[in-house]
Amino acid sequence: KELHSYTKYNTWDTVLSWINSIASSNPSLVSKQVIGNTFEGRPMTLLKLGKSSGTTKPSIFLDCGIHAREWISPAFCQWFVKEALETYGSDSQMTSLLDQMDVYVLPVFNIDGYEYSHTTNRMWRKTRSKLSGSSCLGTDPNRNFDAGWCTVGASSNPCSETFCGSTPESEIEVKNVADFIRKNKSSIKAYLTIHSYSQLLLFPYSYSYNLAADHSELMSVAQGASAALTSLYGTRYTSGPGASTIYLAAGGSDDWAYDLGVKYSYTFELRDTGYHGFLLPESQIKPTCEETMLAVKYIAAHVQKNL
Ligand SMILES: NCCCCC[C@@H](C[SeH])C(=O)O
Ligand SMILES: [Zn+2]
Ligand SMILES: [Zn+2]
Ligand SMILES: [Zn+2]
Repeated sequence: KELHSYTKYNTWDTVLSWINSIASSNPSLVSKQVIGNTFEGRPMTLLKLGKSSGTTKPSIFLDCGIHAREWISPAFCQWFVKEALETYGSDSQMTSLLDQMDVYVLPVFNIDGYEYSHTTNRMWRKTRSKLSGSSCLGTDPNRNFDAGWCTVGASSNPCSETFCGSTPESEIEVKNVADFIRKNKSSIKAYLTIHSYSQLLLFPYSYSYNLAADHSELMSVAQGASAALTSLYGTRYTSGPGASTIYLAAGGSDDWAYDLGVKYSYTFELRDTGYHGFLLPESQIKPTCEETMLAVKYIAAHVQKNL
């Protein structure tokens, strides 16, 4: 296996070894749990960051790698864990965050797809599930959640890149995550899902043009988070509801989490705006992750203030 690097796009085997070593070398701050397997049988391994306490703490759920080709996304989740562990005890905000809350990090959601994009097709997006009756493979996990499922901005054609699946949560990866969040919904206060590319900070809804009940608060937090991000290297972000800011898209994880009651639900579209697109060079991993840390910490601080 290759050596793990925070400034490289690590393969799944390397990420899994990293998960295991991170958890075993920081037992007081980190634990790991497998929330289920993927279609091809890989373990969906969730990291839980936070000072251990006997009781259930309020938490933030952060996932990366829903879409296979968006390699900067899993790179960010690994970076977040590094920063959290590195700065706990020295950075007052991170210390307070991990003392008061837990942060669940799912470094790679769509592991099968991520692996396939490393070995076979760099531009793969979906899962790798097989639907009987079609020669085409995979469902778009971000159209497979039970939120306006398959009504707009999704396709019922298995060969489409935005195939919504045979039913909501037909994808075992989606069901595993949805089950975990449902089970912990009373304590999960924020849901952050990381994608690329376009430099956007999106929030519900994408399944309709209707504004979320918490639209004004979600918007002002998004604007503050984007401004924090921009302050580092000048990277420009656009904030807004998914439907009007990017496109109508039903079945998304953010809309589903929001309607479940997770108020602070955001989708990040990281760098860039199309010059490299999904093929963001490894030289941009560090700056992208450092600026994104500022946005995530801004949101986390707002969540903490509103506990
Ligand atoms: N819930 C949909 C949020 C807006 C669309 C996000 C992008 C990320 Se590649 C998509 O799933 O098409
Ligand atoms: Zn995506
Ligand atoms: Zn995207
Ligand atoms: Zn840093």
